[in-house]
Amino acid sequence: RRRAGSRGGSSGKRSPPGPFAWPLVGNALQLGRLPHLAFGRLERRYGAVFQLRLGRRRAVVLNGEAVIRRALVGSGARFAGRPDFPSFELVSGGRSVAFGSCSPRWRARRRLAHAALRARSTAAEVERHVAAEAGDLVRLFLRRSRGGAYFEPSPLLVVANANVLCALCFGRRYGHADGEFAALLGRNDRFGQTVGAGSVVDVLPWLLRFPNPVRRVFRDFQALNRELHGFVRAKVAQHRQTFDPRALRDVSDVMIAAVEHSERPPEGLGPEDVEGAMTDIFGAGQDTTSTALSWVLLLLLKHPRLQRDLQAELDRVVGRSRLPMAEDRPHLPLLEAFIYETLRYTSFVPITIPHATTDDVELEGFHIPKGTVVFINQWSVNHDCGKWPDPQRFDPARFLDAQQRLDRDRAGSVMIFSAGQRRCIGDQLSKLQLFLFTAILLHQCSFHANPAEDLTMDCIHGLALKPRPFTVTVRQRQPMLIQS
Ligand code: HEM
Repeated sequence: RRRAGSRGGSSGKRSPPGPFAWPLVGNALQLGRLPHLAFGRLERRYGAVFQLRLGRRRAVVLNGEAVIRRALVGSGARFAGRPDFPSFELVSGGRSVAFGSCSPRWRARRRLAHAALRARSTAAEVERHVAAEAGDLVRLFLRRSRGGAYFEPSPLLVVANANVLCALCFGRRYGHADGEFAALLGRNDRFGQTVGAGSVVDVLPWLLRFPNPVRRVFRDFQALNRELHGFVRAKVAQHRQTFDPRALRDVSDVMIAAVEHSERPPEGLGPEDVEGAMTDIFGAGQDTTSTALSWVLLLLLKHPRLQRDLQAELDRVVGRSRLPMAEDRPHLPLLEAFIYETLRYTSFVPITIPHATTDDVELEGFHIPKGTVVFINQWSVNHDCGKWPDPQRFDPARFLDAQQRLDRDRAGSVMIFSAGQRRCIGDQLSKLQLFLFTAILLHQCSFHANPAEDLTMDCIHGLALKPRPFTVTVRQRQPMLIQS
């Protein structure tokens, strides 16, 4: 039954409409494993702005590009807070950029992280590291495909991508056979399950008082955050010991220099903020981009003709005597369109990290009090049929204009990195990484699906949606430029 926007108590201000909320749990158990789809159904019923109750907390869900941009870009910092959830405190030693609430210190930490990342992720540097990792991947892929065998590519993509981040952040990489590194990265899935919109532990904290599956996931979350932060702290400590202000080696050194060796350090920041921001960059950066790469591979398997078209474009523009480079990007519109369509179609971060209002605010005529949890439904932007004809169809050509050039406006209106003051700081880096990995892998290899498997778009849920495990066999393209 529809409940219209109600007048809130004595204030007479209009609250957003929303479904009936059950005592104790509110709507927390109604969102299911894929809350963006539940939000889509509720949007059709209640409109672009509606409210829920999660336990005792009030939450508002924002849908559609216009409303989301008005809130995140047009309302200053009022939608840029984070809820004071117990799990958020555990991330990056409590000094997280991504999970920290909006304060002058958080702002300084974000600026520090953004500037250090930009300084050390130039096209040349990213290209060097991706080329090395992609070379290793090609060799591994071909080895595992001997005799036409099928293997699971996603775990290898995770390590390759984490190594790019490790090289940029700490100046080193790990072998694919390094069990400890693989184990550290393998725990990523559980991170996303705790902080994603469908997670109930933060809104039903009494679930932590007795043994149950939610408590187990939460305790795992505690352990994995401690472990990741410990890994990064050890790396930063080594950097401090060998620090030379005249030769900054990587993102760690740039941050140490700015905070610990500067005459005018950013206000309020100390060594723990360097460790917190580094943990965030490493944590956020290695999980997301590798997920995107897994989707890229899955979609190449589902669309073999498109795979051949992409290879033909690469052969025409790059030729067969060298590997693709960052500067080829503007000349490969089909490849760019394919990547944007992958981001749009999968919308694999369908809802951002939860936001919170930092003040009372009016939006679309509704009153939203300070401290309200706000969910930003990016999926709704990317699957809006008013904006994308037939949004459930995978079609890279929607990003090409009549001259087969990339339509930059359309590409820019895919929403996967959020917007406004909380927009992802790794957007440029991850798009460049995605481009280079995809270009090099497709230039050197072709990818073939396992006929015994059904290639489904079903996913593992969490903050990021990941493809279910799938296998592939890889064949080399001639002439091979990567030595085996
Ligand atoms: C395809 C890859 C990626 C996607 C789809 C992605 C997406 C996102 C999203 C949706 C958010 C939340 C924004 C919000 O709450 O409104 C976010 C935040 C963030 N991302 Fe990314 N990200 C990616 C790669 C990266 C990389 C490579 C890095 C760093 C190297 C990074 C660092 C961060 C940080 C530090 C934040 C927190 C920003 C804040 O709260 O102020 N991300 N990202």
